[in-house]
Amino acid sequence: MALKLLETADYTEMSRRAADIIIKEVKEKPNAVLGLATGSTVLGVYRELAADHRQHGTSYRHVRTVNLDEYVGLGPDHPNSYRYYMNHHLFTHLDIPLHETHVPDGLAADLDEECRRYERLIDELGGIDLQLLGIGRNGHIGFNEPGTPFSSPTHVVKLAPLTREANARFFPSLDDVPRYAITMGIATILRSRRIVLLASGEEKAEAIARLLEGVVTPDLPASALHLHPDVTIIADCEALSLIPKEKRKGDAP
Ligand SMILES: N[C@@H]1[C@@H](O)[C@H](O)[C@@H](COP(=O)(O)O)O[C@@H]1O
Repeated sequence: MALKLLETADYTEMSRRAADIIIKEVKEKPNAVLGLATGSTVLGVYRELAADHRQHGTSYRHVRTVNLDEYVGLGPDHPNSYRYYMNHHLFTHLDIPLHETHVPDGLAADLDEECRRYERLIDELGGIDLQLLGIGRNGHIGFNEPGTPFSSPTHVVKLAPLTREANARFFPSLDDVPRYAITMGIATILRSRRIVLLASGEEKAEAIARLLEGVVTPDLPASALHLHPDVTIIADCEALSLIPKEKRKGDAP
């Protein structure tokens, strides 16, 4: 049940290791269902996937993708929407048909129905083969904030002040950061067959240290990953800076 921990020298190596895992998955299963994340951490992975596609021709023609989350109120043309981010940073650089890429619809008139539709969609696709995750400074995964029950399906969430502040750097001002989002729930994430969580930089060190302590609690949403049989954490030195060196190799508790 242990989480597998892979320490990398820096952000670049972290991104390459994660991209290698995804590329291998797509080669072994050309119609794989990839669960994707947004944020700064995963940008390097997407650059690596785009470069590999250009240079080596790895094909995504039969791949399907589902994204973790989307801001409520932002549509595909809004430069801060996660749909826009995914098109811009990844999908337009691959040969994946856009209609096989899925992001929750932040403009849906009935948000609860949109959440149910998203759950059905993931089931109809046959479930997620490989889910990529970042981690919030408060330990959130997707937009599952502290206190979210581990049994939660895709749902609408009110964003924590810390999350809005952390993401404000992408917006003109803090006031422009949406207050709500749709996110896959923790139960949705845990149904993925395999999970890869990335962490880079000192601002993630505390969340990673708490995660590796091994206490499973809704106060730290990422700790739900201890309940999953196949999780790899790829973290750079800075993100592991609060973990004693001798504990950094191999399996986490
Ligand atoms: N909803 C996203 C998460 O999916 C992401 O993993 C996390 C970390 O973001 P970053 O990689 O920019 O630090 O925060 C955001 O709020």
